[in-house]
Formats: sequence, C-alpha cells, structure tokens
Amino acid sequence: MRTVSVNRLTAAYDVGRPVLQDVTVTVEPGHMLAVSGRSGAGKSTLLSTIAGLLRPAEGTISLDGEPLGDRDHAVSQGVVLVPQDNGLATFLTAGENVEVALLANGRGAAEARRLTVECLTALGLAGQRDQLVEELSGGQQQRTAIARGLALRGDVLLADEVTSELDAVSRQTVMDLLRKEADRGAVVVFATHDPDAAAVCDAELHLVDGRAEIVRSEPAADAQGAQAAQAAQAVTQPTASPTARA
Ligand SMILES: Nc1ncnc2c1ncn2[C@@H]1O[C@H](COP(=O)(O)OP(=O)(O)OP(=O)(O)O)[C@@H](O)[C@H]1O
Repeated sequence: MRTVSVNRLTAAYDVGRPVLQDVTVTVEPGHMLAVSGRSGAGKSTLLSTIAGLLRPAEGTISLDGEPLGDRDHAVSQGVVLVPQDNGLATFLTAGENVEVALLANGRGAAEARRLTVECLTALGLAGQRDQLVEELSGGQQQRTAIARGLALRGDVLLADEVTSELDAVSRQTVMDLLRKEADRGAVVVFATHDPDAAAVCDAELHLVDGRAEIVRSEPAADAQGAQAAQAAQAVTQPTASPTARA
C-alpha cells in the first residue's frame, strides 16, 4: 500500500483560470482524508486530478514518490475513482457493472462473480444484482457505484460525494465500509459536504475557492496525531500551503 502526495498542485480546465491553487496534502496508507468545502470549491477537481483525469497545471501528484500520469497510468497503479455522477452503465445490471469492471481489471471470471456478490451484499444490494441500473433508485445506483469501487480493492480509493443520496443507515454503512478499506491499508480520499461524515475521517482538507485553507489532522487525543497537527501547522503557517499528514 502506498502514500499519496499532492505537492503544490494547481489545476485548471481553461489556461490561466486555475480551479485549484497551490494545494499540498499527504495521505498515508490506512488513512482517510475528507475533502470538504462549498459547492464549486474544487473537491471533484482535486479527486479528478489525483485520478489522472485532469493533468496538473503546476505541481505534482505521486504515489510513494513516483509521479502519477494519466488515467490509464493511475488505474494501473490501483487508483480507483467513484465519481460524483456514479459513472454506471445504465443499460447493464448492477451486477454486470461491478463484474465488468473486475474483468477489465484482470480478475478471473469466478473471482469477479464472487467479489460482485460480496460487495453488492455489503451495500445491501443482493436483491438488485440482476436489476438494470436505470431501474434502480438514485441511492441504489450510488451504492452500486460504491460496490464497484470497493470490489476493485485499489491502493487508493477516491470517493466523490458518495453518500449524498443516502439515508442515515446507508450512509453509516458506507462510512463503515470506507473505514474498512483504510483498515485494509488503502488511502481513502472522500469528498463531502457533510460535516458529520468529514468528522469521522482521520484528517480534513477544507477547500475555499480552490485553496486549501483549513486543515484538521489526526484527533488531538491521539499523540501521533497531535504531533502531525503541530507539524502541519509548522508547514502551513509560513507558506500558506496546507499540508495534512493523515
Ligand atoms: N469540466 C469542467 N470545465 C470547466 N470548468 C469546470 C469543469 N468542472 C468543474 N469546473 C469548475 O471548477 C470549479 C470547481 O468545481 P468542482 O466540481 O471541482 O467543485 P466541487 O467542490 O466538487 O463542487 P460540488 O460540491 O458542487 O460538487 C467550479 O467553478 C466549476 O464550475
């Protein structure tokens, strides 16, 4: 499992109009980083850039010090994205969406089937496996996308607003599953508007108009976290370029 480092990242869709500016953050294996901020602050852009969908205008993104390239490279390095719009093929069933992703990822047919059942069941979707995605509710579609992301067992899971359409019980289930991913050793980066969901992550990067302004590091009660918070403060104050070591 590997460390994700975002170093002085500036990202833009149009030349000269940056959407993210000078963002620095490090997330270590086994840790969850919440990316918070108002609508339009740049949360999805940060996740998309880590995923390799958008190339940095300035700065770098690396895994254990090795620069990440385009999306194909990021996929080959185990960077999994659950996009905000879920990215499911609506003309396939829930099960097929998960299974096809696993087969494309190089899993054998039997293992792909086993993981599909396991992950859909974990999300409470065992009964929806053979249902077309276009026939699922918004929350069921969102959970199918999460099941697909979890099934891929990546080193890095980028989860973009994946609880926005869920009721409280399903939201808790998803947060527990994201924590299990981290416990497995993955880096989890979770974009959210929900302060309660952000609070259960190990650290929080808060974006305001594309700049990382507030950083919460490990809980202060945790000695290691307190040290990390101090270190983050030491780095952020002189440069105004926040660094969270999650
Ligand atoms: N494909 C795109 N082309 C041009 N501009 C874009 C594109 N996607 C996003 N933007 C712009 O980048 C800025 C940040 O958008 P982004 O989607 O990253 O915000 P967000 O924090 O994820 O918002 P939300 O919480 O509403 O999903 C916004 O001003 C948005 O209009």
